[in-house]
Amino acid sequence: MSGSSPGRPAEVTDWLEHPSDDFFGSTGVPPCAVPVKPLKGSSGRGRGQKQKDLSPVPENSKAKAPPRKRAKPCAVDLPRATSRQNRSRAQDELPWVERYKPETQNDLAVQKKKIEEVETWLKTHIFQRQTKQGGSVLLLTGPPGCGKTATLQILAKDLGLQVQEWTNPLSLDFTKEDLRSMFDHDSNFHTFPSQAQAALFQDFLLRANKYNKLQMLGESSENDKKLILIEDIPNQFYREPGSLHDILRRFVRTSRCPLVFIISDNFSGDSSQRSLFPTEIVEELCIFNISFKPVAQTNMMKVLNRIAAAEASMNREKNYTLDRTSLELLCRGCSGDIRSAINSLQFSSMKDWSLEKEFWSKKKKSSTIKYEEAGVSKVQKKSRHDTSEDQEIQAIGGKDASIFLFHALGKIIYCKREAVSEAESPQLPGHLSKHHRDTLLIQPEGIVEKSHKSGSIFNLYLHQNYVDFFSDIDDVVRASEYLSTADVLCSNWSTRLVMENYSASVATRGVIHSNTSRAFAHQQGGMGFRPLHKPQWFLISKKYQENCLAAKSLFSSFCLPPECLQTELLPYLAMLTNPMRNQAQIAFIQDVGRLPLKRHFGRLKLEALGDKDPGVPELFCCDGDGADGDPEGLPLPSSQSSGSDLPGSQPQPIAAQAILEEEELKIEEYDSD
Ligand SMILES: Nc1ncnc2c1ncn2[C@@H]1O[C@H](COP(=O)(O)OP(=O)(O)OP(=O)(O)O)[C@@H](O)[C@H]1O
Repeated sequence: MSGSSPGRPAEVTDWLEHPSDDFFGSTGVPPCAVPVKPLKGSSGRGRGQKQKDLSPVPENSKAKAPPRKRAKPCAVDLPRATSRQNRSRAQDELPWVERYKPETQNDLAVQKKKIEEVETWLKTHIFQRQTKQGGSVLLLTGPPGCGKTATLQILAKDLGLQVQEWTNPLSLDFTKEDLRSMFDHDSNFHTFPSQAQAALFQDFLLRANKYNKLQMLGESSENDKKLILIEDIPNQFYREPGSLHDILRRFVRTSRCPLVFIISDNFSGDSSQRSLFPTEIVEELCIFNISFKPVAQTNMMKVLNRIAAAEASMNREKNYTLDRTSLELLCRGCSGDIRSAINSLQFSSMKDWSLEKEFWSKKKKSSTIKYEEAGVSKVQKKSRHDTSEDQEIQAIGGKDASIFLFHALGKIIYCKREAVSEAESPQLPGHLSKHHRDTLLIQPEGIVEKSHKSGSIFNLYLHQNYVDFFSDIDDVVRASEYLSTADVLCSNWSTRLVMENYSASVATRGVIHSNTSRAFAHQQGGMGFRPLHKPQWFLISKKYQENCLAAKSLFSSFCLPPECLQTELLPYLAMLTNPMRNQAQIAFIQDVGRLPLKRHFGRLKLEALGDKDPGVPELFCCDGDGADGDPEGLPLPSSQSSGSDLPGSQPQPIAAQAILEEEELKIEEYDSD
C-alpha cells in the first residue's frame, strides 16, 4: 500500500494517495454512481468509464485496487450442497409476492380481456411494424398493485421480447463545480441539476431505441425484438411535462421499438396521467391507453387460496393456515391490490405475530357469532360484510380504500338497498310510514371521506347531478331543500371546516332519502347508465369573481360595491344613449348590464365527469401557495380578463366588438360628479 506500482493506472494511484480527500476539495473524478440502470445485456457504463476499465491492469495492481462494486457472493465457489441449501433458504426468505409471483398468463389475477388487449397491442406494434404508421407508445394505467407490471413482464416473456427499463438515477454525476454551487448559501439549491435528469432520460431513450443489446456468448441472435419500459418517471417531468412531450415527439419520429409507460392511478387529485399525458399529446402522438381495473375478489381469492394451501403444505410449524372467512376479509380490505393482499396474508399467517393471531381469531369468532345469532341468509351476510366489517378491516393491515369521485357519486345516487323482513328492523309508526325505506347498503359519510373531497365540493357535484336520477318532482323539491340546508351549514367560513362533514351528511342522506323511486331494493333495476357532469358552479363562480374585479376597477369612481355596480348601476348605464369614455367600459356594460334578450343565450355546456377525474377542474388547480385564494381554496382571478380563459367548450361572453357591429348602440354620457 506504500507507493504506486509502475503499471498501476492513474485512478488507482489517486485513490490510494488521497483516501480522505474532502468532499469539495479533491481534484479527482466525481465519485458518484452510474446514473442510468444499464440496459440489459449492455455494458451499462458511461463512455469515459468504459475506457478506463478497458485499460490494461496488471495482476498485482488488480489485487490492490479498490473494488468498484461489492463483489457478489459467487455460488460457483461454494460446495454444491451448501449452495443448494442457501438457495432454498433464500427462497424461503423471499416475500410471498415474490415467491409466488405469476409465471404464466394463466397465473395472472388480471382480467383476461386486459391481458388480451395488451398482447394484441404488443403484437401489432412489434411483429407487424412495417405496416404501422406513427409512433408506438402504450400507456398502462390502473390502481396500484393491480398487476400492470406483472402482465407486461409475462407477455414480454411469452412473446420473446427483451425489456429495457429506465430507472431513475439515485445520484447524478455531479462535477465539483455543481456540488459547490448547490451547497452555496446563496444558491438556495436552485442549481440542482434536475435538467440533467431529463437529458439522461432522453439519452437513454435514444440509445435504447437505436441499439440492440449486446449479444452474450451462447445467446441466440434470432430474436432482437424489444420494448422500452418506463415505470419510474423522472420527477422533472412532473414539474415540466412539456419537456417530456418534446422528448416523446422526437422519439416517435424515429422509433424502432414500442415504448410502454406504466402509471398508477392516484386519488389525491393531482392526476399524474392527466398532467403527463394530456389529451392533445395523446392524440398527437397516437398514444394508446389501456386502463386496468382493481383485481376482482374472485381472482384474488383464488390466488390467496393457492398461496395459503402451498404454505400449509410446507411450513406448518411457522405459519397458521387462515380459513376462508379470514381470507375473504383480507381480500375485501385490500381494494383490489394483489400485492397488498399477499403481503397481508403473509403477515397474518405468521405464528410470531401474536397480535395478528388474536385479531384473526376474534374476527372469526365475532363474525360467526353474529351470523349465527341473526340467522340471516348468505346473501345478506355478504352485503353486510360490505359495510360495517369493511370499515373494521381497514384499520388493521387493510389498504387505503380511496375511490374516485365518479364512483363515489354513483354509490350515493344509485344508493343500493337490501330488503329486510319486518322481524329484523323496527317498524315506523303509521303516520311516518311514508318514510319507510329498505336498509341502505352504503354508508354515505364513509363514501364522501374515501373520495378525498371536501363536503362542499362533494355537495356541488351531487347538486349538479341528482336531478337526472329522480322521477318525481316532489322528490326533487325535498332533495333540493336538503341541499339548501347543507349549503347553509357551510356558509360561515369560521366553522366551515367542522361543519362540512355534517353538511355532506345532510346532503347525501337527504338526496338518498328523498328519491322515492329508489326507496326499495326491488325498485333498483332498470335505471341504466347515465353520465355524470362537472358542476357549472366552477365556471360561473370564476366568471362572477372576474366581473366583480372588472366592475370595481372600471367604475371605481362610483365608489360602490361590485354587486351594487353590476345589479343597479350598470343596467341603468346600459339604458343611456351617450357613449362612455372608453371602449372597455362600454364592453363591460354590454356584457353585464344587459340581459341578452334578443340573442340566443345558450346554457353552459355540461362537461362530463370521467371515471378517474380528480374532480377539481384544471381552471381551479392553483400551483402557487394559494395566497390569493378564497377560504375554500379556490383561487380568485388575478386579472380583469373577463372570460378570456374560459375553456373553448364554453360559450364565450358576448364580445363587445360583435355587439358594436351588430346593434346600434345608444349610450349616453353619464357624469358621476
Ligand atoms: N396472480 C398474480 N397476478 C398478478 N400479480 C401477482 C400475482 N401473484 C403475485 N403477484 C405479485 O403481485 C405484484 C403485483 O404488482 P405489479 O407491480 O404487477 O402491480 P402494478 O399494477 O404494476 O402496480 P404498481 O404500479 O404499484 O407497481 C407483483 O409483485 C406480482 O409478482
